[in-house]
Amino acid sequence: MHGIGNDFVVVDCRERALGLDAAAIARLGNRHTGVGFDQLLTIEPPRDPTCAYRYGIYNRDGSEAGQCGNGVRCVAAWLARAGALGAGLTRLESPSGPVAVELVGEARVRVDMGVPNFEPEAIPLRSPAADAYERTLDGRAVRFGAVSMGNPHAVIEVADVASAPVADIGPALETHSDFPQRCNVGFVQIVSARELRLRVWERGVGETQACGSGACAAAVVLMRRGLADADVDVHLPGGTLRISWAGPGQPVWMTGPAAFVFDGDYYR
Ligand SMILES: N[C@@H](CCC[C@H](N)C(=O)O)C(=O)O
Repeated sequence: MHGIGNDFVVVDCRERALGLDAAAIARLGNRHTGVGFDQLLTIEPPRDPTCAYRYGIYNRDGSEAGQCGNGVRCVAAWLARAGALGAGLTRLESPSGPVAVELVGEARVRVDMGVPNFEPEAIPLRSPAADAYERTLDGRAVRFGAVSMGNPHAVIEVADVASAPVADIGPALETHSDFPQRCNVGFVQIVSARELRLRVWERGVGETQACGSGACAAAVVLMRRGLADADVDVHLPGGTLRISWAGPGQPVWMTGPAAFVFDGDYYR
């Protein structure tokens, strides 16, 4: 499946656990000798009894993630196709806590992505709390905002996203020692208060066509600084997401598509 080009292998683990370790997941994620994906998603029975299902998220390098915005829309669409999603909002359990999903069209999903957390310990980021942080990378001073959307994000404002140094600054900030669990790095251009352009260097993957939690992170970092309206369209290389946030203490809402590509069997 994919969500605006962020692609997934989705495994039905409702009755049987995945049973693959990190190395086996990374082999499956290899685009030449495996199947290939940005993330592998598992659909499992919930541990939290208030949720209908749980989903697991594994990056292409085999590492686990706490949230995946494009992935949760695909999970919702997959459950709907399996006849396992009711009407209205359904609570799903992500590794970082509950979210709520709702089908709003044939192939569109609206998601309550939870309340963004700007506290450095929650991200986690080794630093006193600030609206903007600065670190020197490759001899360059880089300013960024940081937030947890259930997974760690750094957000760098740029004048032109097309020429942003995604492949240089992305991995350097992802692996900076002040992010003890690494981080996803977004490069965001403000087109207007209602429109943003974004490219994301994802932890454990590299640059992807789109990152849903990254779109939420970029939007709330700019909204908090008064640089974006409460509803924005975030344009990523693979497509556009609508992100809405009413402000501190409120959840972030994300709306966007989810697409099926093929069903298959994998021979280990
Ligand atoms: N593509 C995702 C984010 C997946 C996890 C991320 N790489 C991490 O390690 O936190 C999205 O759409 O949010």
